[in-house]
Amino acid sequence: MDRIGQHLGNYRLTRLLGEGGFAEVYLGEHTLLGTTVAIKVLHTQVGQEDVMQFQQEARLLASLKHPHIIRVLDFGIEGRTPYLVMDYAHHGMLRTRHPRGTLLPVKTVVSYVKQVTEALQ
Ligand SMILES: Nc1ncnc2c1ncn2[C@@H]1O[C@H](COP(=O)(O)OP(=O)(O)OP(=O)(O)O)[C@@H](O)[C@H]1O
Repeated sequence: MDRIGQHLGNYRLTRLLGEGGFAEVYLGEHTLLGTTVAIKVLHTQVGQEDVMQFQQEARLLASLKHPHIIRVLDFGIEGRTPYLVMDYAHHGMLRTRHPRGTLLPVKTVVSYVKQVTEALQ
């Protein structure tokens, strides 16, 4: 579903960044502050009974603070559609930077793995 131009809370969706198995991710702009974020709009629809669970999971994600983890800044439910507001990753995804089959120097791989493991500690 194309949501470009729509508003979710204080954010206006300006461009589709990508789509995964569970959600569409849009570039968003805060209508008052002008800040740029990534907004993950989930495909799933939530009922009244799911709101608490979604809220708990969003709280857990928002509590993860590490330079190597994308921050969750906000979340909301528009109608029955849940969404998460996150930091926008300006440099894109590793998967686009290094398409499948690309051979990387061991030094680069070690550097990536180190950053991930630091975030998992
Ligand atoms: N914070 C972000 N900043 C910039 N682009 C993002 C961000 N999050 C997601 N994207 C883009 O949106 C796409 C879809 O992201 P999403 O997290 O929904 O799924 P995925 O990680 O690709 O796959 P899945 O969650 O289905 O395993 C990504 O591939 C990426 O291009």
